[in-house]
Amino acid sequence: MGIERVAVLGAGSWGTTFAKVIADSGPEVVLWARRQEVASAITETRVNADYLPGISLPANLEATSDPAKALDGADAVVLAVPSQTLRVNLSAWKELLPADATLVSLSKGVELGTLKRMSEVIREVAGVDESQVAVVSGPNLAKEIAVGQPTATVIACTDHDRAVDLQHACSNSYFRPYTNTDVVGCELGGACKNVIALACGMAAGLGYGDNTMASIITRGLAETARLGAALGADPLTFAGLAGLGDLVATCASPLSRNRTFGERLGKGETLEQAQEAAHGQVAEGVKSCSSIRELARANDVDMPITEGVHMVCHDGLSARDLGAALLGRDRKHERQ
Ligand SMILES: NC(=O)C1=CN([C@@H]2O[C@H](COP(=O)(O)OP(=O)(O)OC[C@H]3O[C@@H](n4cnc5c(N)ncnc54)[C@H](O)[C@@H]3O)[C@@H](O)[C@H]2O)C=CC1
Ligand SMILES: O=C(CO)COP(=O)(O)O
Repeated sequence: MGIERVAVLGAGSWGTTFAKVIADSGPEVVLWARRQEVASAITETRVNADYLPGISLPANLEATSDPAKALDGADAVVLAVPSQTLRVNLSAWKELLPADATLVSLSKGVELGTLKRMSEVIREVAGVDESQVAVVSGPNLAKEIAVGQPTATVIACTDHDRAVDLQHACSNSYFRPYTNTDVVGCELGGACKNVIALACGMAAGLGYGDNTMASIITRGLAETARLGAALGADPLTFAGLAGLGDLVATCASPLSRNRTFGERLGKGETLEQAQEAAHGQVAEGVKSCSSIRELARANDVDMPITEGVHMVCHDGLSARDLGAALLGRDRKHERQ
């Protein structure tokens, strides 16, 4: 049967861009925006000026602020809201979800308090089996994809056939999704890289160069993989697009909100100043550094960069002192 109609819930940078990716791949798309004026502006001008200025959205993409209208008859429901808001948003949409629709998470984070991954939140709130939930994660900076620059990504779902259906629905000349059944690994890769990108940003803000970046990226991958091993992920996932791929893109790119946020902290700005400069756009790592830290501690996993980022973001440590603290730890074997 395949996927012919898709609801995308969340009209921020990535929600709008991913809606365009699907529409450019063939299916009809209805994009839900929280604010009615954003939906109306998209309908009238074909542009989401707040999040993707200058990008013309295709004709088979319509916008609405009515979730019932967006979800009516959808074969797949794409959730594109900040991770810490997913539970509340999805609870409000629960009764409107079409029975067998694939529920797709775009959010990269771990929920504060419950320490759940986004697919776990979706399963719990929607009351569906894990086979109905998919995750899209990879090196996917929205602004590059919106202008048609080529990239690849991973669609993870324990039900391979469902992943393949979704793969068909979002494959086009600039977007190449691969399937994977390792949902745990793909989600952890996406959540943890935001925290490591904050650390890279801090290093950049302090004026450090490529050796420092490469060291943080590589040791960041090592601690992410340690957490993954403890939680049952396939280690090879971290060498793939949702692991190394996304980590490198986010840590290196000035387009990344997390890296940019870290850079501001590295230059001595306060959390509040960096938040203000983000203009309401989410830098997921600022909150996920706390939940990932708790998840690591609960599983007896050592994540020194994540611990340090948490201290800078929430405990008043300076970025410079974080560098000194990381370098001053006990010496150890690379594989530990
Ligand atoms: N922007 C990017 O390049 C990418 C983002 N992601 C992930 O996708 C998720 C969404 O990111 P973006 O679309 O970039 O975020 P954004 O900050 O650009 O937009 C968030 C959207 O969620 C809506 N929203 C609904 N309820 C909300 C609430 N209670 N509080 C705040 N906003 C609410 C906002 O109105 C807005 O449309 C995040 O988890 C992010 O990590 C993943 C890949 C790429
Ligand atoms: O997830 C992303 C790229 O894959 C986007 O990263 P930021 O949220 O840091 O902008």
